[in-house]
Order: sequence, then structure tokens, then C-alpha cells
Amino acid sequence: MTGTGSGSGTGSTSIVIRIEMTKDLVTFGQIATAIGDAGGDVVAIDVAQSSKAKTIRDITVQVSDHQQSDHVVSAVSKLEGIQVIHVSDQTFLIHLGGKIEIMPKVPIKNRDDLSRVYTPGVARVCMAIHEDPKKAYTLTIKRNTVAVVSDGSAVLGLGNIGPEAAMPVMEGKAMLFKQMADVDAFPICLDTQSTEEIIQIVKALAPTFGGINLEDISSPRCFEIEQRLIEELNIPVFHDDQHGTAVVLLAGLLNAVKVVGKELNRCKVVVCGIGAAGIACTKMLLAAGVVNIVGVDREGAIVRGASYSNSAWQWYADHTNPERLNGTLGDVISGADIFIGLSGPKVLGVEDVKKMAQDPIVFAMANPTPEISPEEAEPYVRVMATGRSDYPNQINNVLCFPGLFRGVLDCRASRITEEMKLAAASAIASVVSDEELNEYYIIPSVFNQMVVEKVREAVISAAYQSGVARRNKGWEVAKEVAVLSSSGEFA
Ligand SMILES: NC(=O)c1ccc[n+]([C@@H]2O[C@H](COP(=O)([O-])OP(=O)(O)OC[C@H]3O[C@@H](n4cnc5c(N)ncnc54)[C@H](O)[C@@H]3O)[C@@H](O)[C@H]2O)c1
Ligand SMILES: O=C(O)C[C@H](O)C(=O)O
Ligand SMILES: [Mg+2]
Repeated sequence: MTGTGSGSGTGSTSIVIRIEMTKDLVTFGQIATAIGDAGGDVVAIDVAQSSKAKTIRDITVQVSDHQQSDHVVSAVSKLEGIQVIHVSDQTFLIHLGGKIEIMPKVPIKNRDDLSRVYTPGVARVCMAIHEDPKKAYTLTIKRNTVAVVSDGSAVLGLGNIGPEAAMPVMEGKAMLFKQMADVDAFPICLDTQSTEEIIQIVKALAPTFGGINLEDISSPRCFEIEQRLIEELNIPVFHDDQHGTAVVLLAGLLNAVKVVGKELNRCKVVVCGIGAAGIACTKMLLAAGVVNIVGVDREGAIVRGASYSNSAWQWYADHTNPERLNGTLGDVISGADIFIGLSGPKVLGVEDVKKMAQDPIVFAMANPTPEISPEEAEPYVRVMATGRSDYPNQINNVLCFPGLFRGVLDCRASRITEEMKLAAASAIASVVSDEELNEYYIIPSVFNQMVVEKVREAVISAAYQSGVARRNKGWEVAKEVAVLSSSGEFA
């Protein structure tokens, strides 16, 4: 099993320490010795600024993990005549200045080009769209562009960290959309957590976009925001943490139960974290025929027959926990075949896992730190999965949203139906063949190029069957469509 389990690291890395040294008090030799003694390797030294008395230097140091990085920085800062200005690691460096940019498709080389892409030529195009707004799909970025909208209220498992702090995740999603499925996605983080304001803002933004991907908006507000936008907009709206997660979860579970030789609909499933993702995953499992699902949140099990002020939890109580189990996670997990974690870090103990039924399946999907680390759980589980990239079996909505939106944009679906989501789940599961299937390979890699293509095809086919595809049938049959459509032929 790979991975550091440290919560955010991915093994050997380099850090850049910016220091100010007072020349009379310390030599570079002393600094290099201190770094070496703390276990780091000096890889490069750059002088950022120099005066007679002081120098500012960037020292690049190879370290094995974050702990060693802390040792190295602490050793350097203890030296007389040194002031550590800041420390960057590769993860921070990759974020410098943000992770995406906008590039023109054609260069503007001369006045002639200028007068076409901009005024006066552009005016004719504007008027063509004014006369027929559908032409926005052929003559603007709308056909291939998705808004990734967050209010920063439930960012990964980090909680309500606000819109600025949510941006790196949304930029990351935009990168994935583009790299995996050639969808242009734009991150939009809103400085409001008012349900009504978010709805109005997204509605006002909609003309620019072919689809809306809502991201990291906490429950229960996310349900109303998504539902209202689905009803009030004519482009597809998809809350990724709900449905993307549910699609990938179902794909992973379909394969995991094959590995352990159980039938999904006979399994006892405990879901921890009854928020956006937990509720959507539960709905997907109920639709797949699972009966015995018990939900647990901070206050313990959600019990059938009890009353809840949170309407989403009331729905949950009415549709799950047929045995009316009560108590903590530790109580209700006894005899469970499957644990699904969509809550926060380190919620599940080894003692809890030991109480599960034979051949337990544990999907600890909280990001970035799962409910239990694979290292701790592995001796007691048969199939282990997390949401992270650095362990086997990554159950993450990135397996869904790029291919799903590729399909939705290509067939110009007006909405995303249950059939389309189920089709996407089966498509993802089908990428792993029976010969390949084993405990450590229940779900295809994010980098498996078949995933996007299979999800796209399945989604398009289901969109036509559901009657929500708005492009003439027949378009989809030709693979050359991508080329033709970019010239506007199939508008
Ligand atoms: N792997 C994936 O693809 C994926 C997708 C979506 C969400 N997630 C993860 O799932 C988690 C929840 O995301 P969300 O969007 O549903 O957020 P959310 O805020 O809507 O819901 C989180 C729920 O978990 C509960 N919770 C938090 N700590 C808990 C604890 N210690 N014990 C029990 N319940 C607890 C909260 O009360 C809340 O009801 C996050 O960690 C997120 O990173 C993973
Ligand atoms: O962002 C991810 O990695 C998955 C998911 O959307 C999450 O919120 O954790
Ligand atoms: Mg998310």
C-alpha cells in the first residue's frame, strides 16, 4: 500500500526556505550542516537579494516528508543570524499565481483580425445571437463551458473555510475538467452563503455557461439551491458532492461486493456523515435496492420514527434504519458489511472495524484525511478505499464529473436524470474487467482514459432515452462529431 497517511503529503518532496542571513553572524556552511544534521539534502541555493551586511537566499532542500521538513526549518531558524522569511513546498509552488489561465483560440495578428474578433465585426455576431439566442451555443464559449460554483461552506472535509480558501479546490476541478474531458470550466467562489442570493447569482451567470457544477456547498442549503436551479434554468445543474460522489460510490460498491462475494441489496450499510454526499449516496443505494442502511452523524444514529428539525434528516429517518438502531457509530456498526464515510477525519476506530461482519468493505471517503487510515484499517478489512490519490481504490467524484459533463454538453442535455447517473455508475464499474478485479483494484484509475469516454457514451445514450438531449439524434453516431461541432455544423 502506498501513501504517507500524513493527511496531506505524498512522500519525498522538496521545500524552498527563504532566509535572511546576517553575514557576520553565520556562514552558509553552518546552515548546510544544520540542514544535513536534520536529515535534509540541499539541492539548490539562489540569492534573492544581497547587501553588505545581509543576504536573502532561497535554499531548496529535499526532505522525506512533512515531519522532516519541520525538523529542517526548525534547525535553520535556531541558528544565530538567521531569520526564516517563509517556507514553500512543491504543493504551494504549484499553486503560485493560481492553476489555470484563459488563452485565446486564435491570435490577433493585425487590424483585420482585430476587426473580426472585436469591433466592428463582433457586432454582427452579437445581433445574430440577439435574433436567435440558441446561437449562443455555436458562437460563444457556452457550448463547452461549465461554471464550478462554491460558497466555501463545506470545502472537502475542512468545513466552512470561506470563498477565497475554496478557490484552490475549484481551480483544481477546472483543471481536471479540461485535462480529462476538454471541458472549459471556470471557478466561481461566491461571497455569500444565503440560499436565495446564491440562486439569484447563479441564474444571472447562466447565459455564459452550458452547465453548472455546484461544489462544496454544505447541506441542507445545497438541496434547495440545486433543486431551484434545476427548475429555474434551462442548462444542467449538478451538485457534484451529492451526485458525482454517489455515482462513483455505486460504481465502487458494485465491484467491491463482487470481490467479497456478497449481494449488495442484502448488505448492512452504515453511512457516517449525513450531509450532501451522505444523503445522495444513500438515495443512490436505495435506488440500487439496498434496504438496510443506517445513517450516523455527530449526534449518533438517525433513527426511524424519531423527529428531526432538519428536513433532510427527517427524510433520512423515514427511509432508512429499518431496525430502528440507536446509539453511536461504535454501537450501530456491529455486523455491518459496508462502512461509507462522508464525514471528517479519524471518525472510525480500529475497534469499530473489528465489530463489522466478515470481509468488511470500508470506504473512508472524507478528504483530505479519511475516517480511518488505510494503514490502520488494512489488517481488518477486505476492501479498503479512500477519496485520495495516493492510495489504491480512489473513490472520488473526479471519476464522474469530467465524462458526465462531456456527455451532457455534447448532446446538449437540458438536465441530468437519474438514468444518466446510473448509466455513469455502471460505465465506471465496467472499466474494471472481471480478470482485473481484486481487493486493490475495484475502481479504475483517474488516469484511465477509458473512464471519460465510457461515461460520456453512457450519459449521452441515457440522455436520449430520458428525452432530455436537445441535439438531433444521429449527431451522436459519428465520432467525427467533435470536429464538425467545433465548426458549428451541428448547431
Ligand atoms: N471522495 C469523494 O469523492 C467525496 C465527495 C464528496 C464529499 N467527500 C467528503 O465527504 C465529507 C462530507 O462532504 P459533504 O459535501 O457531504 O459535506 P456536508 O458538510 O454537507 O456534510 C458533512 C456531514 O458530516 C457530518 N460530520 C462531520 N464530522 C462528523 C463526525 N465526526 N461524525 C459524524 N458526522 C460528522 C456533519 O455533521 C455533516 O452532516 C467531506 O470530508 C468531503 O471531503 C468526498
Ligand atoms: O474534491 C474532492 O477531492 C472530492 C470531493 O468533491 C470533496 O469535496 O471531497
Ligand atoms: Mg467537493
